[in-house]
Amino acid sequence: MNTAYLSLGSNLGDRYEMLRDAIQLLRQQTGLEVSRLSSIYETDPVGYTEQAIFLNMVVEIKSELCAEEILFICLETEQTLGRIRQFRWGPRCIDLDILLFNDENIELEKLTVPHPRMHERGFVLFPLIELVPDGVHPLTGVPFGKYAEGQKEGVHIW
Ligand SMILES: Nc1nc2nc(S)n(CCO)c2c(=O)[nH]1
Repeated sequence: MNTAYLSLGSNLGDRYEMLRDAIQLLRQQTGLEVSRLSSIYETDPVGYTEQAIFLNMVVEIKSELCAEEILFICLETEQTLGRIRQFRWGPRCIDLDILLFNDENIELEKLTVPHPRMHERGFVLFPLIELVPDGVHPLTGVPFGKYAEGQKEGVHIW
């Protein structure tokens, strides 16, 4: 059985409804169990900052599917909920990113796991730490809590 952690985010439309609907669609997938949910966080945009405030969370997935099959489900879920990719860092109604897949290092054209920017993102680290308080980065061995130090600004429980 594989364990994966997905980061969910939304800053367009009814953000809460988008997160709720994405989780509902994930739960309808055969071969995949949404086993735990973090709290929802309201977070200041990072990267491209001229956009609306996000709602973010992390979900734990248990599945026999491989990482690429889970990626396909994430992309299909975004499409079902109407995501239109206007520009790379732009606003989005829903975003699902694979953060971790077991402790594996995956480097494919369309998929890099662990997510390459997860250690720089408070909006990922704080919800992830809720689910795996003692978790460490599979490649660096650094605890996620250590990466989270100094990244609390702009990240608030919603
Ligand atoms: N707070 C916050 N900032 C973000 N910047 C980008 S791009 N994104 C999209 C995720 O890659 C986010 C996000 O989900 N939350």
